[in-house]
Amino acid sequence: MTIAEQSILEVHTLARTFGGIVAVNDFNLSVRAGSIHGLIGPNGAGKTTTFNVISGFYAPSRGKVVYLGEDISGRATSALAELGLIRTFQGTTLFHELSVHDNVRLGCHRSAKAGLVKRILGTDRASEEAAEQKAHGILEFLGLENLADELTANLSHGHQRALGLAIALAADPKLMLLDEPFTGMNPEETRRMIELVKLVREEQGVTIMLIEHDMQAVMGLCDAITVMNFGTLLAEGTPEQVRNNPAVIEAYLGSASDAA
Ligand SMILES: Nc1ncnc2c1ncn2[C@@H]1O[C@H](COP(=O)(O)OP(=O)(O)OP(=O)(O)O)[C@@H](O)[C@H]1O
Repeated sequence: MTIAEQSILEVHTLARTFGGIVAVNDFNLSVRAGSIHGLIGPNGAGKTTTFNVISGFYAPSRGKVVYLGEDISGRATSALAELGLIRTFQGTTLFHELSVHDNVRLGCHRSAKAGLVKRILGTDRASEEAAEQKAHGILEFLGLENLADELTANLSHGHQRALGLAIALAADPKLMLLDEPFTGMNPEETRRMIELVKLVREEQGVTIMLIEHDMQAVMGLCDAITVMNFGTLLAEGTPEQVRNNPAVIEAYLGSASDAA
C-alpha cells in the first residue's frame, strides 16, 4: 500500500458530551493521506465539536483519534501542532497592526524548534534569518508576495483568510483542518481560495480536511465527503455519491432552509 492510499487520520467510535448534551456520538471517520476531505452536515450536527476533539481542544468522552498510526486522543494542541496537525479558525487570529510578512514570520518562529528564551529575546540570528526566508517563500508560493509589506488590517476579507492559510503553512502541516474557509467570501474570493487550497495539497502534499457550508465549493474541491447528522455518521463517499444520497437530501431538506 502506498502512502497515498493510507489513512492519515482515523476517528473510532468517538463521543463527546457537554453535561446532558450529546454533541458527537459513536462517530467514525477515515481520512486518506493526500486527500481533500469535507466534513458537512446541518447546523448543530457536531462538525465543530469533532474538529475540536481531533485538534486537541477537547478530550473525547469516549472513543479515540488515531493520527499517523498513533493514538493521539486528548493530547494538547501544541503537541499535535508539533506532529503537523494544524487547525485554522473561522475568525482568523491575525495581528492586524503588523504587516502581512511579519504575521507569517511570527508563525514561522512559533513553529521553529529554537529555545523559548532565544525566541523571546530574538538572539538566535540564524533562526531569525531562516524565519524571514521561510515567510518570504510561503508568501511567494501563495502568490501573496505583493502584499508582504501591507498592514494586515488593510487586507480584504479574502486576503485575510489567505493569510490565515499562509500562517498555517508556516507550521509545516501534514494535516490541515480548515474551519469554514470560504465563509463571508464573494464568489471571486471563494474561487481564489479554492485554488490556494488545491495548490497546498498538490505542491506541498498536505492532507486537508474542511468544514464548509458552501456546497458548491465543497462539491468542487473535495475528493471525499463525510456527512454528519445528530452527532453521528449519516453518509460518506465521493461528492457525487453524497449529493445523490437520499438520506443526505432528507437531512438537509428536513433542517432549516439555511442549513448547509
Ligand atoms: N461547549 C459546548 N457546551 C455545550 N454544548 C455544546 C458545546 N459545543 C457544542 N455544543 C452543542 O453540541 C451540538 C453540536 O454542535 P457543533 O458546534 O459541533 O455543531 P456544528 O455541526 O459545528 O454546527 P454549525 O454548522 O452550526 O457550526 C450542538 O447542539 C451544540 O449546541
